[in-house]
Amino acid sequence: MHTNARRPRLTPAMADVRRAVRELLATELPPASNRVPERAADTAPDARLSRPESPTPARPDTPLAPLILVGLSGGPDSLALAAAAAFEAPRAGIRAGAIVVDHGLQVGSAQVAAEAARQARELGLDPVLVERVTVERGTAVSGPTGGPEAAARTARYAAFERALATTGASHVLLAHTLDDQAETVLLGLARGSGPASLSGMSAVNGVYLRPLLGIHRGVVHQALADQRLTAWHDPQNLDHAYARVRVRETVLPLLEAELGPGIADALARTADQLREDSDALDALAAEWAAEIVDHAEAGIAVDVHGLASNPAALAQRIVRFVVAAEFGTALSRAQTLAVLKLVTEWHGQAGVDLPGIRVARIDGRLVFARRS
Ligand SMILES: Nc1ncnc2c1ncn2[C@@H]1O[C@H](COP(=O)(O)OP(=O)(O)OP(=O)(O)O)[C@@H](O)[C@H]1O
Repeated sequence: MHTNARRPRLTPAMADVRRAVRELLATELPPASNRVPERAADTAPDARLSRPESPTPARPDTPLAPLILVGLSGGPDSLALAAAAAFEAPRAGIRAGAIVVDHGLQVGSAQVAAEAARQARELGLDPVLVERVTVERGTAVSGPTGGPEAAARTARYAAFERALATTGASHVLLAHTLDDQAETVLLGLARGSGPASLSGMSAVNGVYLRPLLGIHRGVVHQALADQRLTAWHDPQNLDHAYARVRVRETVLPLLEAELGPGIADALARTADQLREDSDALDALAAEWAAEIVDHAEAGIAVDVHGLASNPAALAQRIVRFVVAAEFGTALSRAQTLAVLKLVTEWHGQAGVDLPGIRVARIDGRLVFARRS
């Protein structure tokens, strides 16, 4: 909350946060392409045709100025992001609003959401949406990917999608920081996850933008304090029942103390490198899949020799890619390896059953068919 009507002086932390927002907006919504919001253009093809030829940047207050929404929980990271977006977006010819999701899981959540929305409006964000969602209850805390955390996340992202559709906004900005990235990588390592998970989050993922991914949480919090803004502090962020909280509060500080400072940066760097490698391998797998996959009755067929001629890492990706594309199913490593045994250890064995899918080797092809 502003406790002082005067504009706060720019501090180094505020400058860092604003620069990060400015740079990502410049890359993702450059002035030449930001006349018509992507989604508005999608739903109204005529808008593209009638777009004026003039290169004059859209004024942020004209209906044609693109719109972005900040995903605002009311917590310190997203409040700092909201403040930076409110400052930078109009200067880039972009309108900035906010979406506050009330998960309804904690006593007083409606007041937290209302206060976050009030702060967003005071910062100049418009429109500001508050959406109450229903989160499936009754699941025990079971780690970073399961339980109520995952259910809340699913409901939150569905609310983001609805907010994009109703407002015509092109993107949602999320306030994940470098420390969130480091925690994600460490949790992935502890689970024995593959490179996709260890690659962490990317700054640009479809309609989701994470401008603060290269900035330390401490800097983000300093920027907030410098602007005399007061955020809500989620008590769950201190609840050691959550693996992420234990990583944040105990594991990372211990690693820093024992191995020296810079662990969070190192983990984030590892994620960046893995993402580059993974993206390249994924692209290769998709190219290969286009070469060796045919449509078969009730599914698809993959040429066995085509698979066998690839190194294991690529063959596994091809199988995962094909199954995800055709059936929308994400295979685990164990399932992928079981399928590939039909290639690497073939002795005429029976096929493999995957969730809803039967895989059998027939005449030199792996045939993936939907199970009834
Ligand atoms: N209830 C919510 N409504 C809108 N956006 C949200 C909500 N919860 C999370 N987000 C968005 O997703 C990001 C990541 O969520 P997460 O719960 O991991 O954040 P956090 O580390 O607690 O951040 P914050 O300090 O902003 O709450 C947030 O920074 C915010 O941009």
